[in-house]
Amino acid sequence: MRLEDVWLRYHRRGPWVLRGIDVQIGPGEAAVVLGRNGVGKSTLLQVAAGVLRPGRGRVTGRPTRVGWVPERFPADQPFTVARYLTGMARVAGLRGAAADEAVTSWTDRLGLSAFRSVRLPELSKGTAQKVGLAQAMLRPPGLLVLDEPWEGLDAATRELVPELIAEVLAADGAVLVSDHRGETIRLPAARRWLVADGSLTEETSSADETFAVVEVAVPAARVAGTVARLRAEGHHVLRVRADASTAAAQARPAAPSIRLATGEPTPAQSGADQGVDPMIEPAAGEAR
Ligand SMILES: Nc1ncnc2c1ncn2[C@@H]1O[C@H](COP(=O)(O)OP(=O)(O)OP(=O)(O)O)[C@@H](O)[C@H]1O
Repeated sequence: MRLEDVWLRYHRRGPWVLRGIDVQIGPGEAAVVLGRNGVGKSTLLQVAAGVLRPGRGRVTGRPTRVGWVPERFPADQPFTVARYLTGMARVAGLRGAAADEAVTSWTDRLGLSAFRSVRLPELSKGTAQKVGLAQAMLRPPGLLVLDEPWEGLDAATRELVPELIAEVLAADGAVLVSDHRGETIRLPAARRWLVADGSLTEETSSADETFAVVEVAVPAARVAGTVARLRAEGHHVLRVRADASTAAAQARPAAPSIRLATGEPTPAQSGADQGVDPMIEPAAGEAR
């Protein structure tokens, strides 16, 4: 599939959000779309999925079956989980027993069986997100588009996301994922597309590239925002710790220090391997 000189703006005289994007992705490939808040990651994914039409340029070679998981599942629909998913299975071209089988299999796999008779508006955000994931997977997609898939999911389902992606890739599907949480670390083989100023650049890394670890001290109140920004720019934040030495030197309360690696970390650098959870939730009210 190829995006050819794609431009998009939301209003006739509004600013262009995407400006001449040219990129392609093939069967069995995954790309993670990175970038700061509001740069146009969701817009790009929606163009790729066929949800938005570009104002200029075109998308060619889009696979017939596209699974699209929006950032927020639209739960304000008057259906039960089972009715909704059965309807979506029909939209995906499944009929009768095949539709029922797909719904049963995905509700089981995503832990939704107990919610089959619950209406969508009554679901918690995390459960609704799982329904969003299920509807995209009912029929193996040739293109799976996941907009911030780790957002709002419980830990068990977050673990499942790379597994689902791997299955789509193994069946020669392509996968696009936006990510501001730095979960890309879970998709080490994915390409990395950085969106900024309406343009897209692909990060390249070679096997013999070396990496540096940079330690940065920031005021405690700015930790979450800084971590989010660093991750959005494609850096790997390895850990956050209170920095006693900085505090002692400056005779004020401990300043948290952020340790980050530029580029793709080696396994030993990853926070997970050090028993450190590299995920930090933004503080309430703080920009992601
Ligand atoms: N439906 C819309 N109507 C008008 N402007 C929109 C609409 N959707 C997005 N925008 C604007 O387009 C720009 C890109 O938004 P988009 O949601 O694609 O960014 P993003 O990188 O995905 O951001 P985030 O990380 O916050 O999800 C932003 O300035 C946003 O305000």
